Amino acid sequence: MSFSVAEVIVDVPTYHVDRPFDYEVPTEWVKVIEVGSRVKVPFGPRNVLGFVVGLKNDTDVPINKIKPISNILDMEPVLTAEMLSLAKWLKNETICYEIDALQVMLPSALRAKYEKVVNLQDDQAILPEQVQVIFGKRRQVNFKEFEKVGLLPLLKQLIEGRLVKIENVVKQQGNVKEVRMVKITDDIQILDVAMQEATRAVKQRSLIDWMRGHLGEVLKPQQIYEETGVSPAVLQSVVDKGAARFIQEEVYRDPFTKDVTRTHSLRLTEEQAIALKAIKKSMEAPSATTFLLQGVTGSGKTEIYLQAIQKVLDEGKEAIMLVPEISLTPQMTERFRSRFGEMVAVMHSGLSVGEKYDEWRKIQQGKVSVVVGARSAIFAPFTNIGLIILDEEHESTYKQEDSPRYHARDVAIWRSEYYKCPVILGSATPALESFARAKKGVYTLLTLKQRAMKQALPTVFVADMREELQKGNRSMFSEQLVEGIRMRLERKEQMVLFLNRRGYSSFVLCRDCGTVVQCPNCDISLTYHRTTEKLKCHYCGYEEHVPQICPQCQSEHIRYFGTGTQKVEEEIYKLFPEARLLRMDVDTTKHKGAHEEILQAFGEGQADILLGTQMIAKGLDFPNITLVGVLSADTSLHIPDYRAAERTFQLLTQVSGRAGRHEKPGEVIIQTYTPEHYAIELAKTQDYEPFYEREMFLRRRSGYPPYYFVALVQVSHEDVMMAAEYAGRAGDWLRGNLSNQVAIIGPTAASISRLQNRYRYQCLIKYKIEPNLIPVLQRLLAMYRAEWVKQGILMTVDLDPSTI
Ligand SMILES: Nc1ncnc2c1ncn2[C@@H]1O[C@H](COP(=O)(O)OP(=O)(O)OP(=O)(O)O)[C@@H](O)[C@H]1O
Ligand SMILES: [Zn+2]
Ligand SMILES: [Zn+2]
Repeated sequence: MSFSVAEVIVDVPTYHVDRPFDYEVPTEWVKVIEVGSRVKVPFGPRNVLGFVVGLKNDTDVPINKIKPISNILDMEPVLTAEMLSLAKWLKNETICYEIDALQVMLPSALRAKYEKVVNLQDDQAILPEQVQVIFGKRRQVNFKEFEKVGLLPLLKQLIEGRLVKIENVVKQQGNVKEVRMVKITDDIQILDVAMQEATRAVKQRSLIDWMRGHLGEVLKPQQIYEETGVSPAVLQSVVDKGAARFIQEEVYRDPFTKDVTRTHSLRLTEEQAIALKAIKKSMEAPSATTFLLQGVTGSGKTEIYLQAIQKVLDEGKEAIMLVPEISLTPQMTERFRSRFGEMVAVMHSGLSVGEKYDEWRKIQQGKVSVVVGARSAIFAPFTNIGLIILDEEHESTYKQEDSPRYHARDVAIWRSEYYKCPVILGSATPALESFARAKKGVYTLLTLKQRAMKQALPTVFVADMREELQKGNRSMFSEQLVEGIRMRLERKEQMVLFLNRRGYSSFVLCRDCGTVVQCPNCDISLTYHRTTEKLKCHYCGYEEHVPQICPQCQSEHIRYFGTGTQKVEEEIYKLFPEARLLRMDVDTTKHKGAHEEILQAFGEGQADILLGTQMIAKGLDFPNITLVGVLSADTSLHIPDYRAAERTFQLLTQVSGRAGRHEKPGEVIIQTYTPEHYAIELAKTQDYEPFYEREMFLRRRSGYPPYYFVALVQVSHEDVMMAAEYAGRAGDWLRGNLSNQVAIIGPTAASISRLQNRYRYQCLIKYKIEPNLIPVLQRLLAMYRAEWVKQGILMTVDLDPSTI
């Protein structure tokens, strides 16, 4: 069956109408075009990228209005039928443009990139000589060529004179890398003939002789030179005689930096076995069950994942394994690679565009059956999925903060329903929502109460830093922690010191008037960078030199404040000059592979102390760690967010779980100024359920998730009055159109009230059941896209905001 009309979703995500457009399929492509392929189509005055989402033979567009597709970018579709319907679901579920949903599923190499070109309009026109030189015999040149030689003013004149025209063309991306290989004949008689032809050429004869032992093999030329000692010229002569031939073979850029040793399934503990049995049963059914695997730190959740995946592979199916910010846990990838070897692809932000594209292609071409990756790997183009796993399912990085604002958990469950396969959500500290769903029976709860080798959970001490201060201890370490470190250094055991901070934020403060130096564009304090002696804004990139005097009161008593990891490092060396410390933060992990290097060095015992931020809280499994010190438990408690306590509890439990995972018992020291806070008290016993009960009680009382759903509408503008005004309009409109069961709070200023020079206001929608919500929000967005954008307003809608 061939079709003459294609329905195309175009890459124009500002257009107020979000629907496919009809295009004519030129006759020569009728047999080539497929649903799921990328095409180039004219849209208004330019060519844009589009996705074919349907093919048909008729259209409502008048015959003289319908435009033809300009080009087909893929001979084989890049999106499957499953992906296309997933995109439709995402569009509705997260209220995004369909094009955004389609693009997010592809590696960036396949997303639209545009290039500006200059087209000659009139062949006969007489052009200035410099311009003639640039064009030569061509009719189209890259805009950059004019830019490079500084001819933009001249170009402008040419455009005004209509001699040339500037256009945007879609750049085809995603280069496949190929190498030249040698394929040796598999016919011994051909070798015999070649041998006879080469009677007097000793080197050729020895090469042909060697080839007898490698019939039919495909080898790198380099390997042949090395093994036989012949030169490229000799190989060429042998190739000329027909004994072998050169071929181009597609290669994948290898993102792995080192080799691994093979591991095998461990004998499961009783608890592990019960959990695995339930999962296997659901695979056999098959059913789309979502399991919540709640297991204390070190209980062997990963071993369950590995063995469940093994079963998937045995059945010829595929598995997706998500981990948060995977580049930060190289230990994790290694565990999968050492079990499944070449069957594993990895996908994370640390890879280059080319590497990501190669990993994606390995999946698409069926070269691998397991993908271990961060959030976006949930869109891995497998077609026979048998299992999807989210490790550390409570992590906020599973939620994307840009359009499409999806949560990987929801996409996982959607795909599992499509393939009738189970999902495992694993965590020591599940998200409150997930545990509530498990209690209600929406998810199936599996519990591991004990560590895999029956080790005790570490003992936790809470050090009250207010008491320390009263005792006259002004340093950043409590007496207990100093003692703990001293002891470990003596015993040659290892330690993790955890600074509860994103990155290494230290700020500059005036001790006379209390001014903290702020970003001029954002409502946020600037971060001090010691190496460059500069202050930087982590939101907009603004930077300035550290001021010598206070910009407010001209006092000279202005200096950086706050405990960065660098500062901790210095203090440690003052106390323990003999200590060997490795620091892991944004600063020390800039170059590729730095995480691996640091962790490997630590694993090999090259240091006593691993000091770091959030990056070291998860996934580490080193036998010699017996002490974990949390330097500042409170920092994450005081973030204005209803999830602050939950996040703090999760973080403290995770990081504590790094201690005493093998033979040696572990100890944790948590330093805090608020030891009476329940998140800290309950982290001490590392018992999830009491925390869950307590937090649920508070959420119910204040009307937050999981008792209520929340949605956030955010409006920004450069002018504060405009931002407030339109946020008010949005609020009024919502009040007028949603039922009175819904609470609409605001407009209020957002918690970061100004970002990149735009003022931000928001309305919070709280509801239990509101069938009308999505259509109403869609109408609000349509209004915004058609009218408000013209006033410079930006509006976003998030149906599952991770911070409010
Ligand atoms: N059945 C088993 N027998 C022996 N050792 C095991 C078994 N299962 C797991 N282990 C070991 O116990 C340690 C902890 O297991 P694992 O890392 O899988 O736990 P986890 O629950 O994923 O931990 P976390 O959530 O703290 O990262 C690992 O060193 C692992 O090799
Ligand atoms: Zn001052
Ligand atoms: Zn800024």
